[in-house]
Amino acid sequence: MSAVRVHRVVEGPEDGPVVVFAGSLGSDLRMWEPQVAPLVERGYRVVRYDARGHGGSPVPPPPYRLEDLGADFVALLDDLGVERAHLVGLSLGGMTGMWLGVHVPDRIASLVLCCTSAKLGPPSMWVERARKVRAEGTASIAEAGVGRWLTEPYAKSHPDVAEFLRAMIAAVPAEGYAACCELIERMDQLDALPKISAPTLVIAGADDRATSPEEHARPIAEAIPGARLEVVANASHLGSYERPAEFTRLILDHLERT
Ligand SMILES: O=C(O)CC1=CCC(=O)O1
Repeated sequence: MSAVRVHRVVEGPEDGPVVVFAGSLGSDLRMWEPQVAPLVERGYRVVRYDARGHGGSPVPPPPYRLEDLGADFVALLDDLGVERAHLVGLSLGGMTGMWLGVHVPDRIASLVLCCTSAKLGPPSMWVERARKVRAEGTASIAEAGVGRWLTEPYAKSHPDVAEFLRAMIAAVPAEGYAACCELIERMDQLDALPKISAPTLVIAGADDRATSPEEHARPIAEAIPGARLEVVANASHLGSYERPAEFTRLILDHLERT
């Protein structure tokens, strides 16, 4: 495994239980802003970071593998002097969380897997998206990205949020985004999920067309021993941003049970 030093922001009491937030393809750590204050107020130490190839993190040359993203997470914990952390991951962040739950269980206190998938096809879609981003930049796919992240009624009634998220996607380095598309193209974690022993909550957005509850969240919850599934109404792929109160309540409830 070869790790990079990811860009991170750490908030909350030094002695609080550590919760690390791992974001979606095309995001940076600002996607978790709605979750910070409620968790800090409840005494958690909140760590947010940018995945490799995203935000302020390094953009190493491809290929990127899930084990590289996992190694970045472990290096982050090592850097912070943290032995075990709760991981809340959305989409690509959840894929990283599943990999860590299988391969590095000693470092994972619990998992919250939001709007994610263990196998997300078709591969041709990821090949084409990586090609487009390399040829035309991330701005060329930003509008479509926001269309997957937010429900249409929410985007229409919150044009400022839609524009903020469009600019977030457009700011991701093309090579970092494309390399993560190719990682997803190759990913198949379905058979490994029963090895996860961490207490796990799976949260889906009822209106998420990218990783739908029935096709993606339910198989994860059914494969991980003891996992629970919650489906949030009126939420698309970036459900934690669109429905922050509901997602944060579920996350806090899970943390307090474990
Ligand atoms: O942008 C998408 O298509 C949805 C998505 C897949 C992995 C991820 O992090 O976001």
